[in-house]
Amino acid sequence: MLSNLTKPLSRSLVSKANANPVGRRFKSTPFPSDHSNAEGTFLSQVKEYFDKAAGLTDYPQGLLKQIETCSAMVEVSFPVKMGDNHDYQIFHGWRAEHSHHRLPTKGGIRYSEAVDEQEIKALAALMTYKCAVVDVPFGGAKGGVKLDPKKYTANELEAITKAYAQALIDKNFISPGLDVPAPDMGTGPREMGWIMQTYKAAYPSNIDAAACITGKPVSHGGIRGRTTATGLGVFFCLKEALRTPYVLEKTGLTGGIEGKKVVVQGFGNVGFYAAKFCHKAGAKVIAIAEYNGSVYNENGVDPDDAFEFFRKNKTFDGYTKGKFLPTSREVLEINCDVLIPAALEGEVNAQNAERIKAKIIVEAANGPTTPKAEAIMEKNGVFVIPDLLANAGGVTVSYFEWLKNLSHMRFGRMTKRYEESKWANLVTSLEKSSKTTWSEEERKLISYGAGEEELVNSGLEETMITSFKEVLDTSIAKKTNMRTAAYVVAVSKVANTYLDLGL
Ligand SMILES: NC(=O)C1=CN([C@@H]2O[C@H](COP(=O)(O)OP(=O)(O)OC[C@H]3O[C@@H](n4cnc5c(N)ncnc54)[C@H](O)[C@@H]3O)[C@@H](O)[C@H]2O)C=CC1
Ligand SMILES: O=C(O)CCC(=O)C(=O)O
Repeated sequence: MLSNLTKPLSRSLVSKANANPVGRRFKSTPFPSDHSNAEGTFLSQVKEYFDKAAGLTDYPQGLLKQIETCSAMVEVSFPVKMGDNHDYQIFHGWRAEHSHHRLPTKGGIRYSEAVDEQEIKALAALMTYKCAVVDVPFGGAKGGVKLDPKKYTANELEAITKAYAQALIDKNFISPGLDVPAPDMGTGPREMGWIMQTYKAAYPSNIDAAACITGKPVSHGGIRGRTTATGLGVFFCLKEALRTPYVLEKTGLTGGIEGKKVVVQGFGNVGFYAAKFCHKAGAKVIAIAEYNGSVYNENGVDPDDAFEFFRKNKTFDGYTKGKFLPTSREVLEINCDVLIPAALEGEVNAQNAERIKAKIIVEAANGPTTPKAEAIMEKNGVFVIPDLLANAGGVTVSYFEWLKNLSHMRFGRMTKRYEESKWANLVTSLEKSSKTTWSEEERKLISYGAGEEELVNSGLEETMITSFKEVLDTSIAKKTNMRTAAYVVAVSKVANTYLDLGL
């Protein structure tokens, strides 16, 4: 399947592509991203961002070094029986625990052919900073297995996932109090369920075993709202930006999401929900890019409809509600108000940054912008809401899930009916005293008691708004961009934790 993507485009695709909104001839997008290495590794880029922010603080060098250094890393190789002849295939995986300043450490598990040690370390470091920015009391971690999940059956993936989980259990790199994984690219609730099952089998008497992982199916202790959380958090950040006079002045945009032209790259868990919430709020999602081509419609596409088509066909080719473009990365350059990269790191880089026309970039992916690209776009007035803030909704709701698992009760169970009857009584009193009758709809609206999903989404919105404001205030106070400000916020919080406790 992948080899098709690296073949030269057929003539018909090239000629169709010439009439494209970017105005250049499309090329196929290599997979995985090839740009981050041309501008240093992803890990070196995260270090560059960290160093810039650290330079704006007064913490001692040794302390800053401790914050930056990855605390623990495990590399595992494990055999799994594959295929009809039951031969073994050896898989390679990693788990990095970047910072133990708070426990457990937290971060997703990625399945991708591009996974390697430096990528996992970079992603783990981002998790430390991200958790600090949104006041989630965890250290940062990340795991990954080098494989393309598209090449394996569900049964094979189950065997691989359980073997990887067992390898992490053997090394003490997964447990409710030490290290709690979650989904990332290429994994989702299904994989999290398999991992929980493996952990429970290893520790059958651990009453808190379900808290060893988040992003699980709701039927097995997961929380309502985790699947949508990262995309919804991206949306909350954008919404906040678009009602902040400082941002509007900087970007020249009018307030509110309605009517804004949005381009999304990566139509998986995060990209799909980010697009869906923007569309629901009245934005026009004018382009959606996947690794094997994109869909473009100046009047906007309906993300639900496009997702259904993509899920069935594994491509946008043939989707009639927009123009098919046989590329991905060039779509980032389309004229739009808001760009949401939700795929890989390094997609906005020194080679394309000058051509980015979006006024706001909301980094749903981890590390989509290289430092060189950031410098170019800053000069061009692009307002970037950085990954460690913009995509922190996922880990925020993971935190809620972990708390739910430790309390062994769903949020709202004790309060929902109590609240409903209290408000219903109030409405009845108001009706009596005002001698009016409220409609059933009005009654419901007032007296509805919040259930788990409403509480989760409310906690998520509060977190994203508060964190956005804190980062923006820091950015203004330090006269720096939002990314450096977010790193300053993170570094300060981690540093203060160390200083309070002693190293
Ligand atoms: N799942 C989560 O809760 C969180 C994910 N993230 C980040 O968001 C990004 C996306 O993650 P998920 O949506 O969970 O992964 P996913 O696996 O659900 O979806 C990723 C999508 O991107 C597509 N893709 C891959 N390469 C591409 C390319 N070159 N161009 C366009 N599309 C491409 C894939 O085909 C897939 O549909 C990653 O950077 C991840 O680290 C960040 C925070 C939390
Ligand atoms: O939900 C989590 O614990 C981590 C999500 C994640 O991997 C990320 O934010 O990059």
